[in-house]
Amino acid sequence: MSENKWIDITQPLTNDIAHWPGDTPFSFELACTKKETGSVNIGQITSSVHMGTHVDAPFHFDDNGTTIDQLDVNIYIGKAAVIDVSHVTNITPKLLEGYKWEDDVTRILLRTSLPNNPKRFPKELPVLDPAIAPFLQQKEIKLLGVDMPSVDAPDSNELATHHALHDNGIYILENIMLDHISAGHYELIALPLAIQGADGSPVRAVIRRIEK
Ligand SMILES: Nc1ccccc1C(=O)C[C@H](N)C(=O)O
Ligand SMILES: [Zn+2]
Ligand SMILES: [Zn+2]
Repeated sequence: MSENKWIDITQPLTNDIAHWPGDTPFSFELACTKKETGSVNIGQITSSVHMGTHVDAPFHFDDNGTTIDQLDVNIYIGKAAVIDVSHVTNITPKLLEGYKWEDDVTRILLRTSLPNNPKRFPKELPVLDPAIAPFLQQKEIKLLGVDMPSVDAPDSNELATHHALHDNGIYILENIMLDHISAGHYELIALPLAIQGADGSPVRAVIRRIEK
């Protein structure tokens, strides 16, 4: 019996990847070439930490919140269900209630109607009703992953869904790519870097199908 393969759901960090309007773009370049050093090529990066596929630390939207290096790695490794909500623009508790919820799933990844397009910042996002947070808490969900740059509207200042998720003990993974993924049960690995004091971190997110 062959094991299922790990599938990459990460946005590639290219120099033309979309960035949050007004935020620091991503750039990779060789600071020194092998020709210059005589031994090695050495790359350097500049970037917002909310770049491509990334996780938010609570400190991102709460001055008293935990920073990325303080978060338990176990949040970001384990069983995850991919749920297809691509037929709606408003994601509500009522909608989520219609799916089959299994006890051992503590992470969900939402495949929305927003097409994966890492090089373009979307004009409009599907709406995540903040009321999904208490619903997901009831289902013992600890991590919510979305295929959009934010769980709130880009022009939101109050960040109602970020705060509602946080208040219900649910961590946030943003900008995953799910267009090539079908709904079902998976294992997830999406580990942030241990950047001391940081409000977020890019991750390499991979999933592997679990046969039921
Ligand atoms: N870079 C920013 C600059 C200003 C305001 C928000 C951001 C964000 O990155 C929002 C983020 N992606 C989020 O939803 O957590
Ligand atoms: Zn973010
Ligand atoms: Zn966020």
